[in-house]
Amino acid sequence: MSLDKLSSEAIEQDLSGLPGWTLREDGAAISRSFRFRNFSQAFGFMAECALVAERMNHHPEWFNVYSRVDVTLNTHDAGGVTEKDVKLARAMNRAASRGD
Ligand SMILES: C[C@H](O)[C@H](O)[C@H]1CNC2=NC(N)=NC(=O)C2=N1
Repeated sequence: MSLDKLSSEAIEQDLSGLPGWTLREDGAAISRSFRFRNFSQAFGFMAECALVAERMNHHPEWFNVYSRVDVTLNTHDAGGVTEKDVKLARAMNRAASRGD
């Protein structure tokens, strides 16, 4: 997978298929805030995503308080958003919808 930074146009294109995700105003990351029914659901989501991230060797920056998980994704090695961020965001949306 290419580790090249995506153009903002390419990111916007990818975001159109990623409900809830937005491009940070500096254009260097994508983020989404997830809401769950309770802490157990939120933590279960994080546990599932942690295993995906480890398999991808691509890790989120995230914050959790109770039923909320705020996620920011970018590729440190590229200094911006790459296909790896889009792939992990897609996996996170799938994990979050599994709990619905
Ligand atoms: C050494 C290790 O493979 C690298 O630091 C990996 C780990 N996880 C990573 N996660 C993210 N989000 N960006 C990276 O560039 C990255 N690089």
